[in-house]
Amino acid sequence: MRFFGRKDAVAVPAEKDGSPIDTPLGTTARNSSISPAEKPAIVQNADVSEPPATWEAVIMGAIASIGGFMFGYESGQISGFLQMSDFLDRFGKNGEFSAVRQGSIVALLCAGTLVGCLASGDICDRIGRRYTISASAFFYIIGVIIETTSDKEWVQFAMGRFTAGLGIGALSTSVPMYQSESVPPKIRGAIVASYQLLITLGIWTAYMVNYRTSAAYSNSAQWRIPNGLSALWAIILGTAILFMPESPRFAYRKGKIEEARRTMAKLVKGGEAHGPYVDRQIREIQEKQEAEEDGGEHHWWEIFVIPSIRYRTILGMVLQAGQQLTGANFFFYYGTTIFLSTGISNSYITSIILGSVNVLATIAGLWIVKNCGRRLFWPFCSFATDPLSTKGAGGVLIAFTCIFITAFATTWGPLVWAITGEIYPARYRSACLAIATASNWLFNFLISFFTTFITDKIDYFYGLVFAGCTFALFFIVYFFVPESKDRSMEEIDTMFVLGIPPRKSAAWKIEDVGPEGMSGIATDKTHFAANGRDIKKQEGNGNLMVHDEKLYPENAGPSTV
Ligand SMILES: OC[C@H]1O[C@](O)(CO)[C@@H](O)[C@@H]1O
Repeated sequence: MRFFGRKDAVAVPAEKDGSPIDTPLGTTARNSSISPAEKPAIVQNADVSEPPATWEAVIMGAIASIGGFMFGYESGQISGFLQMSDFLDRFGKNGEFSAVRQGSIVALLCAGTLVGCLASGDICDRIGRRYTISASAFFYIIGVIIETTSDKEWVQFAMGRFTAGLGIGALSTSVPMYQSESVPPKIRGAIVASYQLLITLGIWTAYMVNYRTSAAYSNSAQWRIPNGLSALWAIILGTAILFMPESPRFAYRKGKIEEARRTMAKLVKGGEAHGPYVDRQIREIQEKQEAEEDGGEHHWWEIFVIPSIRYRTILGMVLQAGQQLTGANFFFYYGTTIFLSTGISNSYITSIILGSVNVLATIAGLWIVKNCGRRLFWPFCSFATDPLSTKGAGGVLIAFTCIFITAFATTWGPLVWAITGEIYPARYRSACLAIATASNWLFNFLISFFTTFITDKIDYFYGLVFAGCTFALFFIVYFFVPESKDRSMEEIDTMFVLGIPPRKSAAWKIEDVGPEGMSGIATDKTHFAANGRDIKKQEGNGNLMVHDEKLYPENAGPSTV
């Protein structure tokens, strides 16, 4: 695989057949779902700096983030349930859980999410981001009902977790997608990262509710109250999101240009649906879409074939898996149990402390995403000492765990969502995001299922596995993740297509592309125009050139950008 190779140059196919439709930039459009009459008149090269975002943009992002709260709440509650007397009596064997039973109850949520997020990519493209979010939230309630009504059968409870997981998984793809496609670039990183903040708040809230109900009740209300509350968050999200506008990028792709313009205008201060800022955004989206459509029919599996997309698909999968391989969930799922075993008397309180550190550090993480970018701080935090290898008194373990969680929550927690939300081009975004998110859930599942088996055998040395992974992740981030802070999604795509080396990416400017802007620099045309897998690329006169004899036989000579 070629990572950011300069050789995968920009391709500009020459005209083939039919008379091209003139667009404001002189780009050509074929097969467009948007008729020529609908094509927007666009101001060229206007000086358009990005205005500040409005409250509407923040509210839109925040409401979608409730999906993160549901994710955190559902995953955070299980740690406490495993210690509750009524839960143990009902679902354990002689008041205890075997490794298989405990692992299954914890991990079946992740198995469901894995399926849910893979299925949701296609649904997002069919019914839209907003309706997918709403439908997933309501579907999740079915899982909650199965869980809460479980009486003595642990399998029923575990199947409820699986069903709830389908909804949570679908949300974990559709929410970051909706956010990153909608909010203006300046706050995009922080808004998508706020999905992670809400995950941490969800975990924290679950700990607090568990703490109260475990002390207040001795019957099934101990776990049924926190469990049943999950449905409330789903109702709030499923309903509120319907009052939000659809992602403008999705609306544009469906030919609803005026709707896309109106939404974009609402999201920045002083924005006008036909003003220069929105014009520029629409121009970028339009150029990319036209270039994509020039490529003809495309299939989802191309995400593993087209070099610049394959790079991003693998990068997203590795980063999402890496987030889990830091080992954070060992504490969030088994925290209560671990601290009990070190002699700490009230392990619920310890979990609440860790949950609070997680929330506060994630707030700092949002600031870092917004102000320091994606590359500056992140790799170094991979080196934070892994606490699991610290066998010792409870206090020492807590201290190291807090350092670890701070490092995780300021970097790996929020940044992975921000990056995967913004690196994919429109055509492949839902497929790539679904697969990247599935990789998070796959490793989440593996870690949560096998943890008890592994710690039963190697005890605290388990931490060394995570420490080794985070060491490797440092190099992956440093060498393969480009800086995408404050760039539009279309600009980021161009950066990948051009193969800007990640270490130089922070200094790269879109103006370097030349007077034609992004025209012609699109993933589809470049690497994989309609089965043109054997597309030829050449360089000459300092320009990137290409000719594809298969696609454009009448044009034997290379064209230049
Ligand atoms: O904050 C910790 C939580 O964040 C996640 O890694 C998701 O980004 C979860 O898997 C974990 O429970």
